[in-house]
Order: sequence, then C-alpha cells, then structure tokens
Amino acid sequence: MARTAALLIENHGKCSLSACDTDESLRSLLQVNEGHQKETSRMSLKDEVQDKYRLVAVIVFILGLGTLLPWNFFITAIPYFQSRLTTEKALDRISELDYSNTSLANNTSDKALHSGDDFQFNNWMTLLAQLPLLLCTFLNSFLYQCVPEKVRIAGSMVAILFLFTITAVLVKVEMSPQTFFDVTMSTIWFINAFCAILQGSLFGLLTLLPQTYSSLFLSGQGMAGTFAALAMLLSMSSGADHRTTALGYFVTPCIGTFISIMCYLMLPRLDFAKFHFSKSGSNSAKNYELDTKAELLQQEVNLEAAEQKQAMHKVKEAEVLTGEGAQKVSMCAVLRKIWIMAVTIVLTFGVTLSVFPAITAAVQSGTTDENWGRFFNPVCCFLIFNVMDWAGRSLTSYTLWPGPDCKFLPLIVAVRFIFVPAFMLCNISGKSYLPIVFGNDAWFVIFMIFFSFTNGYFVSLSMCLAPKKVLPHECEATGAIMTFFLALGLSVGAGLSFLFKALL
Ligand SMILES: O=c1[nH]cnc2c1ncn2[C@@H]1O[C@H](CO)[C@@H](O)[C@H]1O
Repeated sequence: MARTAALLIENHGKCSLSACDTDESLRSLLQVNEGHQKETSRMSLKDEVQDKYRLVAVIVFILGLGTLLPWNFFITAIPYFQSRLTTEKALDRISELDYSNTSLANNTSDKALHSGDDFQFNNWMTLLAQLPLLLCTFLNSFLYQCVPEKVRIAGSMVAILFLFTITAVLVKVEMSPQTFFDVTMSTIWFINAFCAILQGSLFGLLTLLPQTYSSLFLSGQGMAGTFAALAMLLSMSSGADHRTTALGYFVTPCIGTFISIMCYLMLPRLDFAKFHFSKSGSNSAKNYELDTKAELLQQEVNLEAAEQKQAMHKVKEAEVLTGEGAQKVSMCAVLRKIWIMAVTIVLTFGVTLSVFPAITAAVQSGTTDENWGRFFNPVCCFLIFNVMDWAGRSLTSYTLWPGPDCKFLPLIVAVRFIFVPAFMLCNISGKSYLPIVFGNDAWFVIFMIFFSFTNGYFVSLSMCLAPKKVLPHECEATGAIMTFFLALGLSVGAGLSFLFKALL
C-alpha cells in the first residue's frame, strides 16, 4: 500500500495539471492533495527502500555525463581536427603548385590556411552529430520493444567506447586529409547514433525512478561539456606536443565511458534501483487512474474526511468531463497542450546550434598574446558555454518564470536570435562579407555568457513546464514528444549553421 501511495505522490509531484477546461477538475483534486503530500511522502519513505549513500544518485549523474561525452569531446577538439585538415590541405595545395612562382605559392598557402575550414568541418560535425539523434529517437521508439534495455544501453556504451578508442588511435596515425575527414565523420555519425539510443533508453529507465533522478541526469549531461573543456585545458597545459596532447585528451572519454559502463552494471545490484525497476514501468493510463482513484479511497494517510469527500467528488467530475478513465493517450491532444513548450525548445536549440560551435569556435582572440590566443577558444568558447549552460539549467530548480501558462514564451526565446549576428560580427578571420565589429575579446565573453545561460535556462524550463500542462497519464507521451522536438531543434540549428557560415 505504501508503495502504491508513494507512486501516487511521485506521479503527482511530477505532473501538476494544465489550465485546460477538461483537466481543471483533476487539477483541483491534486491541489487538495498537495497539502498532504509532504506528510505522505515522509510516511511512505519510512517503508520504502532508501538510496544508500546516494549511490544511485551518483550513478545516474555519471550516466548523464556519459551520454553527452561524445558530442562535447568532439566539439571541444575542433581546433585539433581543423589543424589536421587545414594544414595538410594547405600542404596539398602547395605541392600542386608551380614552385617557380613563389609569391603565388605563398598567397595560396596563406589562403588555404586562413580559410581555416575548407572541409566545413564544424558544420558537418554538428549536422552529423545531431541528425542521428533525430533518426534514432524514432528508431528507439520501435527498438525498445524488440531489443532488451540491457542490450541497448550496455551495447551502445561498448560501441561508444570502441569508437572513442579508434579516435584516440587515429591521433597517431598519418593519413590523407580527405581520408581523415571521411573516417572522422563516420565515427561522429556512429558514435552519436549509439549515443542517441543510449540517451533514449536511459530516459525511459529514469521514468521508473523519482523525479529528482531525472534532474540529476540532466545535470550530469550539462556537466559533460565542462568535463571536456577541462580535459582539453589540462592536456594543453601539460606542455606536451600537439599530437600527444590530443591523445591524452581523447583517452579521457574512453576512461569516462568505461566508468559509465561499470556504473550501469552496478545499478541493478543496488536495492534502491532494484526496488524501483521492479515496479511496472508501463503504467498505462487506465492503471494509473485506477491506482489514483483506489488510493483516494484506501490510502492510509491522514486525509481529512471532508477533503476526501471533495477529492472523490472531483474525480467523478473529471470522469464525466474526460469521458472515463479508460481513455487512450492521444498524441495530438498532448501536442495541442504542449505546443508552446515544443516551439520553445526548437527555437532555443535552433538558435544555439546555428552558431555554436560552427561559428563561435572560429572566433579568435583579438589580442596578440600567443599564450592567451591558444587558450582563448577552450576557455572563452567551451568552458564558459558549458558552465553557464549548466548554471541556466540549475536555475530552474528555483524558479520557473514565466510559468506554464505564458503564451509569449516562444517570443521571449526568439529574442535570442540577436546572438546570431552578434557572433557573426566577432573576430573571425577570412570573412568575405561581414566586418569585424566586436573585435574585443570582452564582447565575445559577454555574448557567450548570456547566450549559454539563456540556452540552459530555456531548455530546462520547457522540459520542466511541459509535464505541467498535461494529465498525469500523459506525462510519458509528453516526455517522448519533447525529446523529439529537442532533437529537431538541434538538427534545425545544425542545418542553419551552414547558411550562417556562408553569410560570414
Ligand atoms: O544529444 C543531446 N541531448 C541533449 N542535449 C544536447 C545533445 N547534444 C547537444 N546538446 C545540447 O546542445 C547544447 C550545445 O552543446 C548544450 O546545451 C547541450 O546540452
């Protein structure tokens, strides 16, 4: 009984309800219960298995971190990839030249080096990292029925470890730039495809744990970028040569992924995880409602009699309004309720990925200090982005301004589009059309702080507010829909990055 009560409270905690007319009654019902939730939680916790030493929490955080290691380790290493492609491309060009004309040779070599991105590496990398996410979000929704969760999760992590090992080994292998580009792009595609399956499967698994564990997972994801930026800074400051630095850097995610695999394998051995995973993961709408109603009648908590009556009255009212509890979840109905959040997340990630990292990674320091010049990119672009992105995500634990009923959220988020021209007018060499207006490093740092903080805040805000717009039994569908729009936003942004790069 306590277990069912805990489930009820947990689900109520997870999803408050929308202002939709038909949902109003259930919403009031939950409000009636709200006052009793803390008390009930305390009671149920006594009976429930505890997360000893917060081990499950730590593991969930590490798993979150593990899922975004591939994306972050690849984008933070853009200068390494470019240096391999650009320099060798430049050398190729020089070797094709008639060396009797030295000035032509110099000019062309200069142009090749300064065009910086003949392969448009940043753009292709962003697109090939995000497209598999979109495709695999679909694929995973079929795959989850025929491939067991353990195989999907452990298998993806082993594949990611293998692909990271290849990337690390390639650091020491000489090959033509075109081959290096092709191999790297294939690695990026496959590593992100596995990462998408991993992410989707872990999100599914997390629905069986209390909601705080989903926040921890997201927090871990936010930390992955900082981890990559710090690994880059540490390997750069080791003073080793270029290639050894890159090797040290790529060995880090191999270790990180290995630790993730160990953590995942440990999870089913922990009582707290065992307890929650043994609960039925597929709580259908009907079951949920039956549970809810049964609990209202039977739960062994101190609901005052009058309020209990009121609660039951509301349930009956809701039954009449919603056409009884056995209703199916309609994706269209859910989408109608959460479209504002869906548009918000597409706009947020669309703007972010259209310039980050494709354009922001190309910005150089305006100073002549060589040392600062080397560290400018990892610090001002990647470290600041990831720390502030994480800070923005964390702020949603304290405030959810402007709230679930705000109709103007997409408009507020659209204002972020201003960052696109702002970054395009920063100090990027080899521009064809645009001048450098914000040449000072301080401008770039200021833009980056606001850009990343608002990215983290609005992404997390839309993900947190969406479940508040729907009925409890629609939460799972809401999660799936929002994950799809998250991936769509990332892919749209990655596509737009080609356009903005061409306009530079
Ligand atoms: O696969 C993903 N899932 C969720 N968020 C992602 C993924 N890939 C990138 N980002 C998000 O994109 C922004 C720029 O790096 C960051 O906010 C990062 O968390």
